[in-house]
Amino acid sequence: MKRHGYLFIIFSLSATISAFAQNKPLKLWYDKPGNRWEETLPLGNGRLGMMPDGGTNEDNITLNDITLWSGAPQDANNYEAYKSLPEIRRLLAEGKNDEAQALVDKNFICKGIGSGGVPFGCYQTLGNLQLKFNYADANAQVTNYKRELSLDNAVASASFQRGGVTYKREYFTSFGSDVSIIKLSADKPGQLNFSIDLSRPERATTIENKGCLEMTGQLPSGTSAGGMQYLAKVKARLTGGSLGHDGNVLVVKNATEVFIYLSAGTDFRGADFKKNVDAKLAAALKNNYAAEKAAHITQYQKLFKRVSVDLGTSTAPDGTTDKRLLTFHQNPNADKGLPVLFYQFGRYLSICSTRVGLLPPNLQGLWANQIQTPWNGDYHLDVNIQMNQWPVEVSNLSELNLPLAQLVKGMVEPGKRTAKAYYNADGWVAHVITNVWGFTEPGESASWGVTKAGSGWLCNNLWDHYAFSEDKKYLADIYPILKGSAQFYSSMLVKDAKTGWLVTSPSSSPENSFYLPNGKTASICVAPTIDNQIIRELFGNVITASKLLGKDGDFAKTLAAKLKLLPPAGQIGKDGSLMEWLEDYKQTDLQHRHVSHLYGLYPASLITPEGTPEWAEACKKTLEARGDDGPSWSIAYKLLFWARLHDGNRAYKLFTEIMKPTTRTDINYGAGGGIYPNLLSAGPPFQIDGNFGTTAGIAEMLIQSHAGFIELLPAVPDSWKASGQVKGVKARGNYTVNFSWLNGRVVSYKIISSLPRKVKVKINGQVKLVRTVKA
Ligand SMILES: C[C@@H]1O[C@@H](O)[C@@H](O)[C@H](O)[C@@H]1O
Repeated sequence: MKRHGYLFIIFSLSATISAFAQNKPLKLWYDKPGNRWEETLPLGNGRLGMMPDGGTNEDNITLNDITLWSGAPQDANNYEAYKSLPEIRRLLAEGKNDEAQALVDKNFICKGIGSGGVPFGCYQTLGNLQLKFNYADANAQVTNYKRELSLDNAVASASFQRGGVTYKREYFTSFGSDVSIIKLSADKPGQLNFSIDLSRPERATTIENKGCLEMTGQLPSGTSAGGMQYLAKVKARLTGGSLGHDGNVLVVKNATEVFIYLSAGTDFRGADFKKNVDAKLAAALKNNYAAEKAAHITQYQKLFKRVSVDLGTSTAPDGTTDKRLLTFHQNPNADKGLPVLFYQFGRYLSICSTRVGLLPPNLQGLWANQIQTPWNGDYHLDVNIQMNQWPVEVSNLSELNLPLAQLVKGMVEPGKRTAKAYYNADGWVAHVITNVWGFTEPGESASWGVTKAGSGWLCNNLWDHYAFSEDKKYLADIYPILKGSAQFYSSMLVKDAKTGWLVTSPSSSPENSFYLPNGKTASICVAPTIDNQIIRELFGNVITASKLLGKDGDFAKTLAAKLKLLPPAGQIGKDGSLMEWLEDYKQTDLQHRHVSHLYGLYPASLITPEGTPEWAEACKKTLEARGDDGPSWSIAYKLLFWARLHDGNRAYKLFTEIMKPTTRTDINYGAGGGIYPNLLSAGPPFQIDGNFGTTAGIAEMLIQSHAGFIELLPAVPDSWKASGQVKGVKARGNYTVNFSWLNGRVVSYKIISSLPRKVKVKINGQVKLVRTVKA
């Protein structure tokens, strides 16, 4: 086998490589300007954002800075709350969940208005840059219009002819000097005439100062402290022509090329923003445009070029991205390129919406065009922020998990106050929502606000970075966070009178409710399944970490003892599905968008087809009843579940569900989902977790490593079986994996690690020990 096998691999490898050589450039493109925000092109460099619509008469460009938040740190804890616990717990033990819920609504929520305004605050747009054009011949036709976003370079562009002149524009938020840059050019001299206006719906003063626009303002804080301050500066450099101004609007006349530089910043975390804004602008202006663009592309490609995916040959006609979405939905199997484009777009959005040392992507990544962003553009902790991070490890963008660890680190001290105030417990806790100010209190309503899985769930993301990187230094750094979270759950668990199990009380399964025997509905309960799964996983991880770090042996023993007394990770209900609650309550909404009790299947590995077949079957029952609709994030989560259940065709069906074109922007909790023409995902409205969840889902169909071995093609759909190749994806244990397949069978693979070692790999249904090759 050895000699023959070796030869077989080389042969198939070369054949496979030649089959995939012609990878096309990865881009979104359109043959008309964007007519609404959901058609603009998202650019970002992890801090700044820019979304041009590419209009020929007017180009409206939404501007963002990921740190721009209203609100301020606050203490909305009700320090009397824990005194209500005994009564709430008595009512729950007697099955009077509705009465307990009323008491929770009275005493066990946050003080003040919570997420309904400041000081909780909101992620806000930075403003709008508007370019208004004058043309010699006002009535000339625009022809050959093309607008595109290159995922290979993170550069957007637009070009068109008008009146015999070819106009071109390029836009990028530089990964080089951290400013946003726009280049405009005409192929005939002196044809560029336009004004440059920088504005914001509120709290903004724009002045023109020696050919530079300066916009400043301060956001509301809701406390006695002043709110966040910001500054944005716009400078233009011309080839030919002249630069003047009309009041606080810059005016370009008869130029051939114009380079617009936008530098912006806030005083987030006490930053010296004015100095930073000036320094970055000066540095960028020192470079010539080509050098700046080259530096930008080099920095960006360091992350983007780590992974390539090819899912076989497409038979679909080439077309603009918005038309491609339409045809894909009608005939998904023809266009093998769109799943690749959407996957790489997800990686692009990760790289553009977060940066080491700053903030993780919020509900809209960093792209927002309003003052009051839906759900405050915050960090929802009951799936949304976690989903935003799910693609980064497997898609070889591991460092982009570090901003989340930094945000969570900032929640520990406030979380300790909340743990004391509400549970008189040790450690730290957070509930359903947080912001950039370290909010950890329960939300303002019992129906959704007292879920306490949020902080434990975040610990799963933090642990995942260790599982993939095996970075011991990082583990030592996050250990106090995980230990503090385990201390909270360990000290607030109480013995359940009926079962003797250690349970969380009060709690709720995220945003879901059930019928009580008296026909009333309630959300408040004891030990919803997700709590039991998260605590079980967290205790296990803390015990492992304490061994690896040689710390807290006694505490680890305590956790090990409590682990034995926790409710099981799953229970099967009368209807054969997995129970969402400790009791087999009747659901109020069988198609509810949250499927929190399947946390054990994904992202955790408490439920697997191999290890817990009955529970896996029960999960299928639950998913069948839940259906395939919902906000994009919910459909993406179901795709991930079916991938973990190794049903590639079902996962692919959900992918086609996600890819349905939409233009809806109304806030909608139920059925909906869809993808906008710019490939951003819809709740509706725009919510980026659908993008990230689907990107993680596509990876999960191709490679898995959560069940103690690496598995190649665990959930490949028939549509992708013919042939394919993946390079540079990651597996837990810090392995990099390349592989290719033909007719659904892996024909070549390479497992790379820093030091050669042996690893268990499941290939074509067989688990074998594979020697890795050195990186
Ligand atoms: C941001 C919001 O977060 C939760 O409330 C979800 O249930 C909603 O669908 C939405 O995603």
